[in-house]
Amino acid sequence: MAFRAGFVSIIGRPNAGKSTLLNALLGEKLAIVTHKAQTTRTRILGVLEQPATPKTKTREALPAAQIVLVDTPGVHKPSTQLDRRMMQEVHDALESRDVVLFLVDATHRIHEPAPRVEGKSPTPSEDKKALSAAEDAFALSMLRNVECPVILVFNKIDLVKREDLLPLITHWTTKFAFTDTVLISAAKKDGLDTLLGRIVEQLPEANRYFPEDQLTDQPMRFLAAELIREKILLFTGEEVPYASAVVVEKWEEPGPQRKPKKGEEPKLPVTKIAAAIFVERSGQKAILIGKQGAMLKQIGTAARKEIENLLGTRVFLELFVKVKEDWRSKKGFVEELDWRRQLESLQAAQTLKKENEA
Ligand SMILES: Nc1nc2c(ncn2[C@@H]2O[C@H](COP(=O)(O)OP(=O)(O)OP(=O)(O)O)[C@@H](O)[C@H]2O)c(=O)[nH]1
Repeated sequence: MAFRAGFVSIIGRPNAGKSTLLNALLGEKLAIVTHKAQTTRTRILGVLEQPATPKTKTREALPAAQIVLVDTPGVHKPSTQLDRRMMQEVHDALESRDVVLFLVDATHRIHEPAPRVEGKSPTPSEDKKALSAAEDAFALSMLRNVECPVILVFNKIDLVKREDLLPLITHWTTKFAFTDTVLISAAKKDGLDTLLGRIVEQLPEANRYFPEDQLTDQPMRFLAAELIREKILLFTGEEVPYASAVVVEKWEEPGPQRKPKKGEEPKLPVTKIAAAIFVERSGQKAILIGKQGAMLKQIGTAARKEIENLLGTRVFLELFVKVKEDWRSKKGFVEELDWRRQLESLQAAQTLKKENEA
């Protein structure tokens, strides 16, 4: 059977579990995950090699495939430049795809907009329901121009009773002509084989897009920046997580290793990293630093451990907090934060340095 390959974008409302699904399918932590909505800010690409699968009672045999998964920011109505940038990332991820996974949180109740009664203003609960229905409709509207197969995926089924799923499935399948419906729990890794089978069924015959051993297109320094941001999201509250952005400013690979002396334990080499955390106000800076630097230390220690696991080296991590007033509303700054843009600037600086040295 001929090899298959293609790009598969995962889209859905914030907190549906898109990043959890990406990580679960890859068996690697590529995207950061938190309980806070709008954790993911950029497209994250993960390359999955799927072996051929034999015929089963319910499915034909499937060839081996390379599935290029693309995790995206949660679909929400934009109010800042950062939001607009995030939604642009979703639109980009929907362009020339082979398959789209539309992920729905199965714990969300269905809210059809209640009819308005003249002279009576809606209660807060009605308001909330109307907002939720509008957000579902907005997420669906993203599929308007999508021409490839779209698979409806209900996630978090570990949290709901099977009988509660039926009305949910009926509701969503009347809204759009989905190719398939799959029930999963990304957190419990339940239903993933079925999902992978359904994806491969839809993929075209094609050669690999990436070398077999490549996991992502995102260089380590940007994965490290995300791990720092994840700890900020986990350890701080209110506006701080949303008003924070992380930029790695210095990244020094380990130099040549000194040979251990006789009887000395060999030590892992050290990667030196310095990162800036941008916030919008001095009050947020104070919260991030904490009493006698305690908060920044907690963030740094937790992030360092994960970056060490990622790199397989020891890590010396320095964090600085900088205030950039209202950065989320500044188009230029938001664009500079994009890791693809940062990579271009780094490459340009390196080329210039080489030319100057020549
Ligand atoms: N119980 C349960 N929790 C899950 C499951 N999948 C994800 N979660 C949790 O849901 C929350 C959101 O998960 P994420 O993977 O960050 O969701 P996301 O869709 O990427 O979120 P955004 O970045 O806001 O778009 C986290 O607390 C996850 O642990 C699941 O299958 N079962």
